[in-house]
Amino acid sequence: MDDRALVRAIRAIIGTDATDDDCAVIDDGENYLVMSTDMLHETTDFPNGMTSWQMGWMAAAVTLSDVASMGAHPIALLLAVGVDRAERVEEITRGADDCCRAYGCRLMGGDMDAHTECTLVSTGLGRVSPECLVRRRGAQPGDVVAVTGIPGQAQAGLDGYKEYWEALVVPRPGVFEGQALGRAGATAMMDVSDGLSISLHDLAEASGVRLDVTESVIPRPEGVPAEDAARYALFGGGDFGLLFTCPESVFPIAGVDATGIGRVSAGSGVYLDGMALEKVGYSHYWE
Ligand SMILES: Nc1ncnc2c1ncn2[C@@H]1O[C@H](COP(=O)(O)OP(=O)(O)OP(=O)(O)O)[C@@H](O)[C@H]1O
Ligand SMILES: Cc1ncc(C[n+]2csc(CCOP(=O)(O)O)c2C)c(N)n1
Ligand SMILES: [Mg+2]
Ligand SMILES: [Mg+2]
Ligand SMILES: [Mg+2]
Repeated sequence: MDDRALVRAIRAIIGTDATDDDCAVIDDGENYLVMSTDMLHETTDFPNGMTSWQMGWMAAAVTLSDVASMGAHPIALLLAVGVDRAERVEEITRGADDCCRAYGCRLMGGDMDAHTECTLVSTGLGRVSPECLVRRRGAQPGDVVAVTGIPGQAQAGLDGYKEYWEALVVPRPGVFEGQALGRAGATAMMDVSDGLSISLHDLAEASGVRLDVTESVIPRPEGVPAEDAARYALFGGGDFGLLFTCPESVFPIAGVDATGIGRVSAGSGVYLDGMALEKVGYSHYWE
């Protein structure tokens, strides 16, 4: 079983509204509050050779990315640390704090425990005005499909391309881009943390639309053999660009470095140059 199947089971218990987006959305009257929590641990999320500071940074970054993907600005982050060696805690905390400060957020508490495998759980809170909130479900036929940044860099780093190691271990969440996209009228948005292909499928399903994407225009890591670069860009995880849709009339959006890669239409499914695109990405599995 993979994590998408488990989310379906959870959805049956707590509802679609609570499980459709990168964050939970809470109506607070004047604004919306958004919340996300993410667990990262050594076996599946922290590649060999990462420093404690980088683990802390990455834990904060994945959660800030979820907040960003709602068009929200991050307010506060909590970090729970399950750690094998007590002396790691300070560097982990510095990494998370540096990441928060870089994006206008504050690390404001957490929890800790002894654990055989370094495990970090970051929980973030953000705020957004109702007109700027963007969910995964709003894509409209005729909209442009676009992505920020260059998907595939983290997977290239994981596969040994040294020039992309930094992109893998110090990921940059699209906090400022997400807010600009929310203000500019993006209709649907999510981050591509699990890979572009699987994210296109998640967004198409949440919005109840068909997405058609053109392979040749998808940005991809340079300096990598062509076949690998295309595969990394479509199926690699660990990048924190934003996948979004918006009306053609507002694209491109000032201050946001994004590439138009396709179109929304009525229907269902994701098509790459007219062929059904595999829903493959970074997933967790159980026997
Ligand atoms: N154990 C759980 N209980 C309740 N809801 C969950 C649980 N695990 C995941 N979800 C919800 O399911 C949806 C998908 O979760 P997932 O972790 O894949 O999203 P994500 O946080 O955007 O991805 P990533 O962790 O790569 O950033 C989210 O809305 C999330 O809140
Ligand atoms: C071994 C290894 N594989 C992939 C990555 C990239 N990565 C880091 S966080 C994340 C997504 C969020 O995780 P989750 O979906 O568990 O919430 C991914 C895909 C990595 N750092 N190390
Ligand atoms: Mg996400
Ligand atoms: Mg997340
Ligand atoms: Mg998650």
